[in-house]
Amino acid sequence: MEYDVIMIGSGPGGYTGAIRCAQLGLKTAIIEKYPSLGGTCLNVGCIPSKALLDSSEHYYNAAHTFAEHGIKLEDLKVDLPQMIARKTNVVDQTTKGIVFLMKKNKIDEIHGVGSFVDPHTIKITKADGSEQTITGKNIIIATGSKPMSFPSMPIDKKRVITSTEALTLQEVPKHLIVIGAGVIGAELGSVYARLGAKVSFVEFADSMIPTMDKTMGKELQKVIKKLGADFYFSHKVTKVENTGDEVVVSVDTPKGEQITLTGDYCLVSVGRRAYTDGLNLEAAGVKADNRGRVEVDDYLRTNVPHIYALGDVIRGAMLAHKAEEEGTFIAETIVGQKPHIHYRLIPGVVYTWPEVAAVGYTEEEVKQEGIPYKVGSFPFKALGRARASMDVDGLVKVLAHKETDEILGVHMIGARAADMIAEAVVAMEFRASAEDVSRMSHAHPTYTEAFKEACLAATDNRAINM
Ligand SMILES: Cc1cc2nc3c(=O)[nH]c(=O)nc-3n(C[C@H](O)[C@H](O)[C@H](O)COP(=O)(O)OP(=O)(O)OC[C@H]3O[C@@H](n4cnc5c(N)ncnc54)[C@H](O)[C@@H]3O)c2cc1C
Ligand SMILES: NC(=O)c1ccc[n+]([C@@H]2O[C@H](COP(=O)([O-])OP(=O)(O)OC[C@H]3O[C@@H](n4cnc5c(N)ncnc54)[C@H](O)[C@@H]3O)[C@@H](O)[C@H]2O)c1
Repeated sequence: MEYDVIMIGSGPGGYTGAIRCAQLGLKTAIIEKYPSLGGTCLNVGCIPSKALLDSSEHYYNAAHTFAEHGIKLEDLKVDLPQMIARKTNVVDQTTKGIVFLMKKNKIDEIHGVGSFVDPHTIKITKADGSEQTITGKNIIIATGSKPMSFPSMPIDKKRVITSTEALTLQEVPKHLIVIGAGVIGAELGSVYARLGAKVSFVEFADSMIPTMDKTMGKELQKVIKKLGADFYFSHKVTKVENTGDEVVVSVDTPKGEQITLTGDYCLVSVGRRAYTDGLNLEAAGVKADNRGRVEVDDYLRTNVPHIYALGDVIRGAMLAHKAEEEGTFIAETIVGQKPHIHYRLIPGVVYTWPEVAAVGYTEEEVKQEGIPYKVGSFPFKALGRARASMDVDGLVKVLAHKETDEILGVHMIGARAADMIAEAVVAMEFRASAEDVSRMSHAHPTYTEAFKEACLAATDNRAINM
């Protein structure tokens, strides 16, 4: 069978790209090695982690804030197997939705491991060992990523686990040691901290979420500390050992001393790596870089012009919505359109509570690039809406160009920041100034007023409610 497009991988990049190809009239097949569609994001990433984040937040509020709201509960308990079962249901419904979308768009769904035979031919090896071969005028590599680890921290999936196992634990850990306080560490560490686990973060860098604006890491640490967590920043893990019922983690301190931490589970969340295992890229002559990522040009084309790649398997942020934009971009490029992705304006969100969300330059980046800038900040505790709901932690920080007032970056930590960041993305896509946002009416009382107030503060220090 010959297709216009063969998509290898059905994550957010793969399924979105396949749908856009079909919408544009291209005969499309999608290959997925697992029985369910949706990739990392729907099966073991974005969706299940958000389901557990929400459940654990409900429990935390029931235990810690309901009484102040005037709601009394007795015999409050965590039923983790039920929490996990609900998460699994959410995943099932969501992945079945993708099957429906494939059918609706007349995309052929083929399950099995796809590998190149030559630059136009893909062999699919199915679970029963049978093989099928198809050819494509265009092929898109959308094979995503897998958790990374180091030899000093061997994953056994029982006590030394990755995010995938952390989404299916059947007991709340007594002491969870999290290696890496990046996005996964912060999100899944906070799930179990809210459910009552002692959580210790061991992080190589000097703060949480170290690639985001430094203010965000500091604020996030304050709120996670309230959950009883410990932090070991600038510490280096030298050994992780499963001793049966426990895990012993050996760590070098910044002073060069050796300490050990003992817990019942250790979550290794030190990043993810591009996944091309089994693809047989050599048969197509497709080049990968020294980090194993498929190399692409500005049109997301590999060195073989009819083979494209997207999402976690190429350079750039490992985010579902980045992969989705790239899927659409490739489909439109194939039919001769001229799409565009503004990479600097892809927002990043950490779904702790409060949430952290950002778009554009960090303060560290504007400093480093020598861009003249000014800052306006506004704390949530000064917001009526936040006091009404008792969500007073956090702030909005706006960076604007010192001379032109154009918004350069927006960084938020606070309730509903994940949704609020969309306003900042729109403003920045239209190259708004801080003054522009300051003059737009924001409904009262809402959390979005914090963005307006931070813009007022950045314009010329004229925030009203501070
Ligand atoms: C715990 C966790 C939480 C996350 N939360 C978020 C979030 O809230 N927001 C966000 O934006 N991002 C989040 N991410 C990141 C997000 O999941 C990824 O950025 C996104 O899934 C990348 O999409 P993709 O299409 O590139 O690849 P993937 O989603 O990884 O999909 C690739 C697919 O290709 C398949 N595949 C691989 N090789 C082959 C082959 N040879 N043949 C056939 N099929 C193959 C794989 O089985 C997989 O299904 C999270 C990740 C994790 C781990
Ligand atoms: N909400 C979201 O959008 C979301 C959620 C989860 C995952 N993701 C994506 O998945 C990817 C992987 O997430 P992640 O949290 O594993 O990666 P990450 O890059 O966010 O964080 C990894 C952390 O581990 C630290 N680290 C690395 N090696 C270490 C070592 N030897 N000892 C101690 N610390 C070490 C790093 O300094 C970093 O802070 C990220 O790129 C992220 O974009 C996104």
